[in-house]
Amino acid sequence: MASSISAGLSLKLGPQRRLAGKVLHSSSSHSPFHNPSLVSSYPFSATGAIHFRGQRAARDAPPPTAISNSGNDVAVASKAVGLEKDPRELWKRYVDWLYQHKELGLYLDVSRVGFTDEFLQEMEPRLQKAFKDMEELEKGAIANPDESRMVGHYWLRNPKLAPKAVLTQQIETTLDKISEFAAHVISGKIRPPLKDRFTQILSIGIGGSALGPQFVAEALAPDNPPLKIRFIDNTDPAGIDHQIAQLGNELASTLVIVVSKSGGTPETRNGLLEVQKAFREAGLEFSKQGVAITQDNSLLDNTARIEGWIARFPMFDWVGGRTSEMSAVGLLAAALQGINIKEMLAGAAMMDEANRTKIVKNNPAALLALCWYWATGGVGSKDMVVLPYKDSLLLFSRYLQQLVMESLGKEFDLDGNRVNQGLTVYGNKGSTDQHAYIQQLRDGVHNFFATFIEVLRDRPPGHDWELEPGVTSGDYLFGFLQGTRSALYANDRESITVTVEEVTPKSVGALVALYERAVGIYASLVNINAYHQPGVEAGKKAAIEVLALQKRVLAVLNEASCKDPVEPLTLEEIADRCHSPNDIEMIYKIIAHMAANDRALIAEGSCGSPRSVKVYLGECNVGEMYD
Ligand SMILES: O=P(O)(O)OC[C@H]1O[C@](O)(CO)[C@@H](O)[C@@H]1O
Repeated sequence: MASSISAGLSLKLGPQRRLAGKVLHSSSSHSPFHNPSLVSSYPFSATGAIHFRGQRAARDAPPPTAISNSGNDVAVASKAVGLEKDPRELWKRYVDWLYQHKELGLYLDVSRVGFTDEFLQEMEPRLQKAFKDMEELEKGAIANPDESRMVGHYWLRNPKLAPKAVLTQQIETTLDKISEFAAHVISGKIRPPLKDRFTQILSIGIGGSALGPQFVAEALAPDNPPLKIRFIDNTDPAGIDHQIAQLGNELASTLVIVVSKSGGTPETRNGLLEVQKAFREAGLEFSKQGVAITQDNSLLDNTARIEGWIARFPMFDWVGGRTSEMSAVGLLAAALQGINIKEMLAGAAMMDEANRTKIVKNNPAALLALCWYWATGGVGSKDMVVLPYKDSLLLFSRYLQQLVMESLGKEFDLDGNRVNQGLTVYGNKGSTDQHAYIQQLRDGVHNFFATFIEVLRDRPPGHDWELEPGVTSGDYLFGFLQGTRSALYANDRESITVTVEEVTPKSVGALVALYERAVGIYASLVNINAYHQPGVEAGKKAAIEVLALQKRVLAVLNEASCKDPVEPLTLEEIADRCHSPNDIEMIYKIIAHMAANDRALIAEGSCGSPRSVKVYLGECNVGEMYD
């Protein structure tokens, strides 16, 4: 280890940093910003967006108005300095900046991010504004202006913080109901009609209605939980069949939790319909095994109420899907698996409290947001690679992907400027990824910064053994983390390290809260609404149009197939009769998909040459409406 660290530290700055090093300060008279002819030869543009040579240039160069709004001038002034390489200085930086939350056993090391004092000074007022924004949000401001909604996930772990007594009461009542319900299910007091007790959970939901529970199950479920959990988080029929097949006879002892804030998400609805069909085929009564988590009065809520499902839990209007882990969405599944949800909430509450300080150095969420801003120039010019060195935290990067990207990936800022903001997140786990893509991180395209998640405790006490004199498996894992961090830094790749002592309900709650707040602060720094997701609607709308077109295609084919003799149609003819000549490619895809799926549709000709294809239905459905 020691040799790899010192070898790394002796390396020189890469060419990109040296180039960057020429840009001293945006206000300097020698700055290339004052000489338009020089602009293209430097890694920063005149507008302040970062240009990395030979890499993704300037993230579609947002217009100058947007840049000045998100203050990239600050990043420009500071990115010009290379990373510290002197071991003593680096140690000093490590010690000076190390954040520790004693009670949570959580540490944050930002020493391998090269922000400067000047950058900090320039960011200070904007961070103070972000703190104010968070304060307002916690007090119940309409922090999601587009949807006219309050943003209250912080109240979930500190109900007294809610701006109205009625909200406090709703949170507390729901929490009591979750604990009681889970206890009754585990004890068998609430049981399925044909079995002594529930043994399995099948959770149906997508996005924020799945990712938190999936992450927490992987991180915290005991080896032998009172109920094992499975997920249906897609409308892939084969995936759904697989989950149901895996349950086998245990379907009779499966508690099905359907999770959807809106109560109308198509993937979730389809999952429910598929599972209900499986119940019918097995002679089981779904309503006696179904639970809904959704907003009051949603389609799902009404269905569950009318059909008499065994329980319904609320999702509050003021909790977004991606920040719903501490609501019934995350807590019910966790409690049923025997995870201590009070500890999760306590960990999150403690982290929230730590993040309320206005002293940046003592505020871990602000430190994270600051590092993100520094590393990406405040325009998402670099990706965040999340590397937990602990198998049980495998899904953390996936969970963060939605939390960060759905929150920060926005076209417009709060003033209506087109900014195309975002921060790309991906990752898996260490050291596994060392044998997959770390090669590129170390030596290849420099378009990322890393976040290591370190867990100090390797195994529960009493189980460790030395597989070599003085060395355990956990020591290897530790060594790989430290080695990768050093090797990346030596090649000017910045990294953050979050350390927890153990993976416990408390530390997991704290991690969730840490990143929720970092996203909120960063959103404020770049002046965007982190709490809506207008972009997702475009894809949903387009999908609905495809399905509507499919129904028109079927209607046209049905009419032609009911003729005597049957009239096979070319793709052009179908498109014309659908009054959609411009959709011919989509019609071809619809037909290819249906033909591959036993849909009584006969396509003659070669799929590889679409013009040769003629189509008709194998049977005529007189009077079929297809709508
Ligand atoms: O809980 P719902 O309403 O089914 O939504 C699921 C997911 O879909 C999204 O709305 C995006 O489509 C996410 O924000 C959300 O977590």
